[in-house]
Amino acid sequence: MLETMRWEDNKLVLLDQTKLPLEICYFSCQTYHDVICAIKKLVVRGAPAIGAAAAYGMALAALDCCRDDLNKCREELSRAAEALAASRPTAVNLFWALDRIKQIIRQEITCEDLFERILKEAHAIFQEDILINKKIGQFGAQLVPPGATVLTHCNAGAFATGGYGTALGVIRAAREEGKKIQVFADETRPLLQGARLTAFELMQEKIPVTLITDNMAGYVMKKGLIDLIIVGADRVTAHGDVANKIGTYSLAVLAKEHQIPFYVAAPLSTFDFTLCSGDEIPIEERDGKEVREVFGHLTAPVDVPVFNPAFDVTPHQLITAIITEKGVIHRPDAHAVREVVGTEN
Ligand SMILES: CSC[C@H]1O[C@H](OP(=O)(O)O)[C@H](O)[C@@H]1O
Repeated sequence: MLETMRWEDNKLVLLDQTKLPLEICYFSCQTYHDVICAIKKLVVRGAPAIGAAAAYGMALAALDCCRDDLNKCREELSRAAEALAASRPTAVNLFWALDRIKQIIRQEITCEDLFERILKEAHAIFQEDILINKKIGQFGAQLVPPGATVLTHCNAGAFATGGYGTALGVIRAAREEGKKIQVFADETRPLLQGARLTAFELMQEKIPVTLITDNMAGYVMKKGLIDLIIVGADRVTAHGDVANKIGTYSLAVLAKEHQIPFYVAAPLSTFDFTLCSGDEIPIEERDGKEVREVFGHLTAPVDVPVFNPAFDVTPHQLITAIITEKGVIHRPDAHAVREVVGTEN
């Protein structure tokens, strides 16, 4: 599997996900400004991957500013953290990762050591994520019957994380247990993460995948082709409401109508215990060009008004279970979340 990112020669090298699946190329970040640009353009995307990239962005900022005056360095790092935090509003992993780096900066430390300590923490965030995804996979695989057909949305796979994936990690783990699983993948308009990334990722590993357009999801459920749905998350509240790629809520409503289990796979780093209701989650609205065009090809009137929310919120009442690295939160609500994951992340 292609690496989502790697630290090389004091640069952050990102797999350029805007070019997949047609081109495999890399975007080299030499400054934290480069990382901000990469996050905004979805060169790197997916809640855990965004968090890891931002942590490495702070390492680049420290490399650039940590000379001698610790206070000056801390001021510059504070500006870098603020700018990185403003790159995308919904995925809470971005802020969780930056908070971990800020804890390093607050410690009694010399300017010389700051860069090394921040880089070490960024590596830890990246490598921990892969291990966490494998734990999520192990818990989630128990919910996947042999021979099941799983519908997924967007890309919550290796490309969205440090590796292995959350929703796709459950599928990988089930197959590693010998279960014959096949996947239906929503293309996921407007940026087609399902068509471009999930289909590509699964075919690379010869995991049977069928691509459908988003508006086919109800039809395949009604035809009885789908046994369960597994999606990722960008933010989970203390009550278990989930923000995820736009179209996820529609799938949850359809799943309820067709009595199909609806699962969310998410690490604790995607939980935001400061929020109870999903209505409080900031939903990113992106440029209308993403809807008017398909990768530069105009498919609508150039001046047609567009509404382009990148995420929606699925209330916990529509979620069968949330799969985490600490266990499965069945019938999620405030109590069930506390029982399994506590109230801190
Ligand atoms: C494992 S998090 C993946 C999550 O992130 C995606 O959004 P985007 O591609 O805009 O970063 C989508 O919501 C996925 O479920």
